[in-house]
Amino acid sequence: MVAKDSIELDCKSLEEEKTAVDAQITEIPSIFRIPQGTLSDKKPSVSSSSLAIPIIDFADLAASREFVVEKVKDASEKWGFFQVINHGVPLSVLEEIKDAVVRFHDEDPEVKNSYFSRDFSKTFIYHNNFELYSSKNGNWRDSFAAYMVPPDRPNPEDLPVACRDAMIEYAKHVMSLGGLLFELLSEALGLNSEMLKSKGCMKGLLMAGHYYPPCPQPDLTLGVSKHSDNSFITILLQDQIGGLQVLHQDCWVDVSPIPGALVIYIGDHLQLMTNDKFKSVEHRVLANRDRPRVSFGCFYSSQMNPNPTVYGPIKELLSEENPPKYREMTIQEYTKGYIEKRLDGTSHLSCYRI
Ligand SMILES: O=C(O)CCC(=O)C(=O)O
Ligand SMILES: [Fe+2]
Repeated sequence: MVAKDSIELDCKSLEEEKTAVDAQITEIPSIFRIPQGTLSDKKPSVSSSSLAIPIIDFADLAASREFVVEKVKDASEKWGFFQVINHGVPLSVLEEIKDAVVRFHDEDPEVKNSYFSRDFSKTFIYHNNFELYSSKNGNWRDSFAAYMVPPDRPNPEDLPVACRDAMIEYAKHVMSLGGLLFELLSEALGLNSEMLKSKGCMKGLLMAGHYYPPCPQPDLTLGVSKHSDNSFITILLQDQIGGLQVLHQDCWVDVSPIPGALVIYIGDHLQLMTNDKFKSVEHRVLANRDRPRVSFGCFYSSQMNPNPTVYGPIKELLSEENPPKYREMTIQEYTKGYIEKRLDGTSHLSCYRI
């Protein structure tokens, strides 16, 4: 257990190191260095052009819902991930939330540091690495985060002016897209379309803005290390810089940015609820030397719900041939273990396997 004083001190020194990065240092501080061989631990990265990365066009819903549900099913089972286009979130709203991440990043350090925290129970927090004190190495990125749902949080006044309006507007659009996604995912499981929503999958929404500064030694660190998400699903917006990779058939696959598209990940909680029918996808982000990268993640997770709900494999999916593979858990319990375990490249789901 690290004493609070030394945490404060460490935060400060990390901040200073990051400031040094902004001041054009040529060598990254040791805290950000990944173990040798991490980048080459799998088969070489494959560009998306040689593999049919699932892209689902929601404009097809007008012609055939079954067609789209089938594509969602296939992608969720085989990849645990897909990209959606024509999803209904206006391009201007996507642009505005990315601009908001940059605006916050460009604020004076005093403004940003007034939000510095890793305590997700606070309304709005800013940090370098949420699991820094339990991790082997730091990730080359800065993030802010806020729970936008349940609807009584946050008090808009508590969000920084630089991103307040953009976050509120974006949350409205994401909640509407999330509703549609949970319906399609329920149907893809052969369940009533309201099933996942009725289980509380939309009770909590954590929104996080990520800024990945250019890195002088991108081969020695990662923007974010390999992990699967602590969520039911995640809706991710990335800019056009690239660097996101998903692990597929033991091979890192580049998720090349598509203008206007959103990336959807199946998270750990949905893998558990579907008894492994849907897979939570492991992913990471490479650092890059030349330009900053911005992404914005929306994580459906009911962590902030004051009444913890118990989750386990959905009964309707179980049978004699398909007995439960996981024991039940609450999201709060899962999240505590997920953070303690750190982003060490192993799945926290294995702790719940029967
Ligand atoms: O920045 C990205 O593209 C991915 C971010 C991510 O995986 C996460 O925050 O969980
Ligand atoms: Fe992630």
